[in-house]
Amino acid sequence: MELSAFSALSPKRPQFWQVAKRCCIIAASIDVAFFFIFLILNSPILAWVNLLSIAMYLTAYWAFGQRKNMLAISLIWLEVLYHSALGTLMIGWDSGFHYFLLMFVPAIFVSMSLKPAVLTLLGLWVYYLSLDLFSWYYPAMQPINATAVVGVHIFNLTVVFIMFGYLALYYLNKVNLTHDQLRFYATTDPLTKLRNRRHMSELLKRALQNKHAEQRNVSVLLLDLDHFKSVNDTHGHEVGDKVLRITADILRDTVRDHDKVSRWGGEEFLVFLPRTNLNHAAQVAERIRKAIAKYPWHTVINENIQLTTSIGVSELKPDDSVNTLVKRADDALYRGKEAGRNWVELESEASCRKPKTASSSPSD
Ligand SMILES: Nc1nc2c(ncn2[C@@H]2O[C@H](COP(=O)(O)OP(=O)(O)OP(=O)(O)O)[C@@H](O)[C@H]2O)c(=O)[nH]1
Repeated sequence: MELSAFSALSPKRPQFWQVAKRCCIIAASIDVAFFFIFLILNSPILAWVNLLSIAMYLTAYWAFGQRKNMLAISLIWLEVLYHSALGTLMIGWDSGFHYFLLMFVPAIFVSMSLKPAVLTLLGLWVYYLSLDLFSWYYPAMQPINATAVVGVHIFNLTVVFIMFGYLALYYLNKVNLTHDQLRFYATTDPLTKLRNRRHMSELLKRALQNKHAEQRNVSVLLLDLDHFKSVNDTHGHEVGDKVLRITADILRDTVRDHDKVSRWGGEEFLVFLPRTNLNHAAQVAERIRKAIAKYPWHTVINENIQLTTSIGVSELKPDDSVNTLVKRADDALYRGKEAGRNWVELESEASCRKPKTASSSPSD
């Protein structure tokens, strides 16, 4: 029954196959140990059977290397099924050989889709129970002395514990990795690799809840590239995307490590500056404005043009929400655009920073 379920083995989950491949080497090494143990215990059938097991594991290892996963996994199943049965029937239930069957329980669900996995689990349960019941009614066929049984039992139990620990660690790593990947996709803008708007909103919300502690003097900058539409229209979307990526790099390089940069929308970026008052935030904004104006955009756009940005700046006030804080930066940005672009505008209308004039150089 177990073997029929292999057709449902998932072709994905390559890490699972890597772990299974590694398990082949571990299992083959254990069987080498068993070979000598049973020779010493004067149980030749069980000793020589291990040579077959070693051959099966090495073949399975080779098959994994050849991407013949079906063959490899069939060999592993076959080995564990016959070895656990043989060990149990020859020297009894107390030998603990049946514990190896339990290792399939989590592996079944990792390697198969749900329905075949449930059926396989049922088959495994029937097999396990049959061995158990058989041992109740029939004596061991080739018993070894009681001390040796205890030794074999402890050895088997220890190996199964180690293998379970190893597999549990693998499953844990896999869950953590998947969690990290999901988190990355949920919080990151795919184009610029900056935080996305949702993530930045959450960061701001948390900072605002914490504003009475060390998060006083929180400021934000809202940036919008000037006339970005014309870049897209004239040079194409790909060039536009490249401009956005470079802008993201400039922002990352211009702010401090603990400042947080996000892509807020199309060509809009929001920078969150903790422990920064309005005046210092204006200085950061000015640094960014200059860095963007100075960038050699002709190397990207193949034309002697300079891109600029307008920036609105606001500082957290008591009773502010994320919306009101960003809204004031947005209003300031709008006034900056109205004032002629390439401009830093503070939330207080009087505080214009850098008007663009016809004669101003890009570095101004
Ligand atoms: N290449 C590219 N363009 C984008 C992306 N998101 C938004 N845009 C474009 O950004 C442009 C924004 O244009 P507008 O809102 O008119 O603003 P603008 O041309 O920058 O003008 P001002 O902001 O007034 O200076 C539009 O053409 C959008 O298609 C993106 O991910 N990639």
